[in-house]
This record gives sequence, structure tokens and C-alpha cells, in this order.
Amino acid sequence: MSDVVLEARDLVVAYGGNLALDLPHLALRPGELVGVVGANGAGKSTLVNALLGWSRGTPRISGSVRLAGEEIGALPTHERVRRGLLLVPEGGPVFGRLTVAENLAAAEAAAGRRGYTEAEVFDLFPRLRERLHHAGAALSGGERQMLAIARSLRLGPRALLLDEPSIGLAPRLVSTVLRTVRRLVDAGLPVLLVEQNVRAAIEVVDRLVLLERGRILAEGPVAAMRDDPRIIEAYLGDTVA
Ligand SMILES: Nc1ncnc2c1ncn2[C@@H]1O[C@H](COP(=O)(O)OP(=O)(O)OP(=O)(O)O)[C@@H](O)[C@H]1O
Repeated sequence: MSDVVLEARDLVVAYGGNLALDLPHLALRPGELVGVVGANGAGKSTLVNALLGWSRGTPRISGSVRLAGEEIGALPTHERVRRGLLLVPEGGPVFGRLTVAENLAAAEAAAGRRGYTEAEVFDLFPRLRERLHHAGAALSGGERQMLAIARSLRLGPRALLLDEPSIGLAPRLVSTVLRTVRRLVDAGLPVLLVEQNVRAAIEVVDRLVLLERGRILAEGPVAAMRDDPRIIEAYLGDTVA
């Protein structure tokens, strides 16, 4: 379909004989927030990394990845980034010795496309303006996560991939970060959100993909998926008030 921003087909990742991911199809449309959930080792990070053509080891990666209608599956990671496919990896890495302002300026200098303006970034993350002259290493986990997302926005995303942005954050910050992600999506930016905190993800996503051992076990609109017994049993048990 023409309105698909990011699309993967037959994306397969194998470490030796171990199949880490076997994904027949995944699509992300403008204004859509898709959550990817699953147990440890289910293949969530493998998925977002494979979309970027990146991996921790030396797996075999095959399949098609299309961004804004163009095949990018054979391009090196930096070229996919330049074209607007951006990943904020787990832990929200930032330059620890650079200030918030310098981190943002470095992203702007590296941008392949027109990114969000500084004013737009501060509108989303007012806390970063207050911390402008603090070193990246001095930020809290939540602030670092915000800065990592802000850097990606400055780089000009067409689609944003977030790998566990809530990890290590206090519950109040988790919802702040995820609500801000929702605002970005509502303004048009499609986001693929890997999230272990299924309860929090369900509050903001449009669709949910449940991975198990590298395969899609279930997927669908969040309204249906939140009633799926496999989701309830594994992630939402004891929720009845
Ligand atoms: N560098 C590697 N070498 C060999 N196998 C790997 C490597 N990286 C990941 N795997 C395997 O790929 C599978 C998926 O791992 P992945 O890290 O994508 O899971 P995940 O769902 O992100 O888990 P978590 O929630 O723990 O981060 C696992 O079986 C893992 O052992």
C-alpha cells in the first residue's frame, strides 16, 4: 500500500543454526504506533536491529525492508539512518562528556534530512531545556532517554524505532516518555516501540505484535489484543481491580 512508511517482508535473522527472527510481514503507517512485545530472547531487539541492517554478532540477515517506497534492505546502516530510519537503542545512549546542547547540535550536524527544530524538541521535552548545559553523563535515566529520542528527532526521522525506552525508569517517567511518544505519532511520525512493560505500552499503542522465539504469535489492534488470553496470562495477570 502506498501509505506504508516502513515495510518488512520475509525478514529472517539466523545466528548459525539458531533462527532469531522469522517475520513474514510488518508494516508501519503514518500516525501509527505499533508495539512489539514478547519475553526475553523473543527477538524484539533483533527485529529493530535487522530493520537497520545492524546486529551485535554476525548473523545471516535476509529479506526486504522498504522505507517510503524504496528498497533499503541491502543498504548499510548509516545509509538507512541518512534516509530517515532511526533507532534509539536500549538505554538511550548519548554522549556523556557533551552537554545536552552539544548532543543536540551534533545530531543536527549529522542530519541527512531536515529534522525537528530545537524549539519543537524543547516543546516535547521541556526538561531538556532546563538541563541544556548539563553533561550527558550527569542526566537521570529518564532525561537521558528523552535526549536520545530528541537527538533522533533532530536527525530527521521518517520512522522511529524505540528499543525499550522505559527500561529502568520510575513508573511516572515511563508514562511521561510514552505519552510524549504518542504525541509524536499523533503529529504524523510512525513509531515501532519495543516494550517489556506491556501494561504501559497498551495505554499508548494502536497495534500490538506479540513475538515468541522469533515468530509472530499474535498481532492486531490493541483493543483486541488486550483481551487476548496469551497477552493477559503472560503480561496482564491480576489486573482486575
Ligand atoms: N550476538 C548474538 N549471537 C548469537 N545469538 C544471539 C545474538 N544476539 C541475539 N541472539 C539470539 O537471538 C534471539 C533473540 O534475541 P533478542 O536480543 O532479539 O531478544 P529480545 O526479545 O530483544 O530479548 P530481551 O527482552 O531480553 O532484550 C535470542 O535467542 C538470542 O540468544
